[in-house]
Amino acid sequence: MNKTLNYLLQPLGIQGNEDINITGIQLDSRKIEDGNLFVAVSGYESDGHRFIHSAIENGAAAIIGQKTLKETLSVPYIQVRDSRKALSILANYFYDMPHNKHKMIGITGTNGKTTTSYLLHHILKHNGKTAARLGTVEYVINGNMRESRLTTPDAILLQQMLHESEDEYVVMEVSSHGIDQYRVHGPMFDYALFTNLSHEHLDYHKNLENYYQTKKKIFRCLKDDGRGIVGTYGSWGERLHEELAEELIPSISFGHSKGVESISIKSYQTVPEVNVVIDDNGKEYVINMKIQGEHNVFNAIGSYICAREIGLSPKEVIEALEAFEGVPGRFETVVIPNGAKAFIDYAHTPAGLQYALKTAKECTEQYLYHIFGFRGKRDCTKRETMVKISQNLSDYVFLTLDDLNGMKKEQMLAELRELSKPYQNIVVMDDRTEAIVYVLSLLKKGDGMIITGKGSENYREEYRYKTCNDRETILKCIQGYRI
Ligand SMILES: CC(=O)N[C@H]1[C@@H](OP(=O)(O)OP(=O)(O)OC[C@H]2O[C@@H](n3ccc(=O)[nH]c3=O)[C@H](O)[C@@H]2O)O[C@H](CO)[C@@H](O)[C@@H]1O[C@H](C)C(=O)N[C@@H](C)C(=O)N[C@H](CCC(=O)O)C(=O)O
Ligand SMILES: Nc1ncnc2c1ncn2[C@@H]1O[C@H](COP(=O)(O)OP(=O)(O)OP(=O)(O)O)[C@@H](O)[C@H]1O
Repeated sequence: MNKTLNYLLQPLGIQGNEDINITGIQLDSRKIEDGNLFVAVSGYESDGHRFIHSAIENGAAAIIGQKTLKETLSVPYIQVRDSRKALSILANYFYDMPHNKHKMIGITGTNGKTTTSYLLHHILKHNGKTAARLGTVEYVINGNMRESRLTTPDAILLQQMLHESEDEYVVMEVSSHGIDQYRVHGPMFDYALFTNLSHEHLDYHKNLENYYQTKKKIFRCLKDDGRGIVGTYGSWGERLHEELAEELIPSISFGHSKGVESISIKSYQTVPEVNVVIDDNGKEYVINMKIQGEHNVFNAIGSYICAREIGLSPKEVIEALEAFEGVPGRFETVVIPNGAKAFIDYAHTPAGLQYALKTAKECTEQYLYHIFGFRGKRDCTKRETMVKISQNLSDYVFLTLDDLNGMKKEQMLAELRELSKPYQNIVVMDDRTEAIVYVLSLLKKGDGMIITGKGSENYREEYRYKTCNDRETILKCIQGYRI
């Protein structure tokens, strides 16, 4: 796929004087191939402008950057105000504005993006539609799975996948990092769905107001006839819905406690499975699902409303919701032979943890054991609150390691010990797999064990037992394998 440099510069309002053939766009000098356009970004770890020479050595035909260079390069250098924003526009143009050939659904919010995207993807597929799904767990394009490295891929990979996709619908998770870094940009979504907002990523956004304002920008990415779908079961959602109305951005709310929507929740039960009674424009329907938890009531109704907006009937949506088997690592249950239960969940925010533990408690007749840790080099301001929630809702807490992301193990363990100090029911165990095996040995009939933080993800640290993830550790232990 080739484009001329002049063609690509048009949407940036720049008139080039040399027409050069561009064979691809790259953010990373190490990936440059002959004839590529290198976009130099000033990043959080390093500065892409430092790699301009190596990009040229590797074959870059032109460079875009935002800094004034002192020297003259052997290839054209085009200076823009914001390289990331320019990249987004360039990638979109290079791949022929591929969002126009799909119905695009973007899902944002602190918690529930993955679950809602799986729900919607499933509803669409169940009703004979083709749909791509892009998010934290994986990217699925034309029915084929690809490894996901970022919840929202960078602008180049995103546009390339949208171009390759022959799917009628694209359901994608949109992270706040993705919005802030212009991985998504411009009118590209037919539907933008906001799940909720709570304490997370303050290492990046500094405060909740900035985080909120970033999330809100997804609604500027709606196509002309696009619309928003906003979860109003939290105060940030209520505010967002009001502000969108003031700004004349069409949006529908869901999950409001007062049931003011044309499709609203009348009542619900959260365990042993989610059962929801809804009112859809004056008609009552019951949805009996196979997943658990109050949070999934909201995820289900959000996806129900989006599917109804798309044009599916209540029956089509309900049948699909009732057949939904759940999301890997999101409140996954393993029944232990002695009648205890283990739950694996991806909760890594205070609000997510609250929902996950509440659900685990409701599913547990006797003692609830909670095993979790914290990611290194991520928002550490949420840790104390999460420990408080854990010791409040569980009977016994085992703090252990999660991904260190380069942080020193001893430093994390010291922090865990400090966090556990005020509480009697918290133990720190260095090794995640040992903590799981130990708690499994304590479980009696009616007890529950919930492990949070990693969900279905594979371990990134070396642990004593050579298993790949929390589920495998549990399964190997209860099946009596030597692990
Ligand atoms: C903090 C953050 O978001 N960083 C993202 C950012 O990287 P950066 O600005 O730090 O890049 P950098 O390392 O400083 O390098 C600057 C530039 O130099 C280039 N470079 C670097 C070295 C070299 O030899 N040659 C070269 O050209 C790099 O390719 C880059 O373009 O831009 C990169 C390109 O798009 C992203 O890959 C990278 O995501 C990192 C890997 C990351 O972990 N991000 C996480 C926090 C993230 O985005 N998470 C959200 C989900 C959050 C959630 O809801 O849980 C996500 O969407 O995944
Ligand atoms: N609607 C919700 N409200 C609050 N918590 C939720 C909600 N949905 C899911 N959770 C909790 O958050 C965890 C992560 O859910 P999910 O993966 O769907 O969210 P996410 O927004 O995609 O998170 P991430 O971007 O980090 O992958 C779940 O395991 C559950 O504990």
